Amino acid sequence: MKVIEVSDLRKQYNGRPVVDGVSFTVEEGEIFGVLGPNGAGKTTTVECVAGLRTPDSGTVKVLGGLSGDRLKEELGVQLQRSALPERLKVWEALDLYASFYPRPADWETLLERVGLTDKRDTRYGKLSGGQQQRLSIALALIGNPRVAILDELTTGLDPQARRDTWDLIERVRADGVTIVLVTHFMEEAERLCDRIALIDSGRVVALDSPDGLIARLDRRQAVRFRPSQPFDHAVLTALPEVAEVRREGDRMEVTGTGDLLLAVAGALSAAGVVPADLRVEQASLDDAFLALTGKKIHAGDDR
Ligand SMILES: Nc1ncnc2c1ncn2[C@@H]1O[C@H](COP(=O)(O)OP(=O)(O)OP(=O)(O)O)[C@@H](O)[C@H]1O
Repeated sequence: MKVIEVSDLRKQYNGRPVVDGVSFTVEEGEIFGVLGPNGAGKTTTVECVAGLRTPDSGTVKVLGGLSGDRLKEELGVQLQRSALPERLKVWEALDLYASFYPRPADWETLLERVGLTDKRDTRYGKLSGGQQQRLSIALALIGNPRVAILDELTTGLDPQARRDTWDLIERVRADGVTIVLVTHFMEEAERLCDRIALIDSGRVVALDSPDGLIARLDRRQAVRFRPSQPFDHAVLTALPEVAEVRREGDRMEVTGTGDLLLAVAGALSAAGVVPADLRVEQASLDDAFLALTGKKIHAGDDR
């Protein structure tokens, strides 16, 4: 069942299109990623889906066309920069948000789930960044939504807190909540998402599973090594698995597809060459994004 249907969504600010004909559908129970660099139009897109911004044109249908209060009841939203009053205690925030919904989740259970039980009496301003983030996830889930939109879920978190949050999201999905995850962390998207819309300059440049996006590359893997002796590169370039052979100082880099490592190792062995410091690297979503747009998702920010 399609939970979200977005068709030809457009939004401009000051005459500049920031969402420029975006279409996608999200299936029930999936974790759907919206991945792209800063400023690509991800937040604008999902806030149009959540009914928080009005698109200039295009259609958005959530759960068959809910709107108003019914939409708010079924859709949980964690916004990118949602701050609560500093002095509000954790339990007070949950209690307050629960009162907005007709069938709220039990907030004590939710608190346990996000690992904040021992912080129930702590004021919002005294929580660490990671704890605030986890509280905002709990608040997005307090109405027992069928769909949750989580925007930049783990930005600013340390690696351990990020991994804990990923585990939490997987548990939420296991409970049957459909999740739309906005991120510019490709590792996060790769780990969590069933399908990903890659967004650049307000457009969907590709939409597929993480593996599907990577499989589009003709250089899916790289094998790097230091050859024990000089050899004729033709023994490698002749292999059907090999796309390119490059030399960087005393090291070689061979890129290609299929059973690249096996093919390269076999050919080297037949040529009497021993590969030292052998390493294999799989292509990532970053490589897929680069191949599709000519840009990197990251501009060296808080990764
Ligand atoms: N209310 C607004 N008024 C004017 N410009 C806006 C407004 N909201 C967003 N923009 C601009 O639209 C572009 C897309 O912003 P958006 O927040 O949707 O991108 P994003 O992909 O979510 O990036 P980020 O991760 O940095 O938030 C940006 O250039 C932003 O400055």
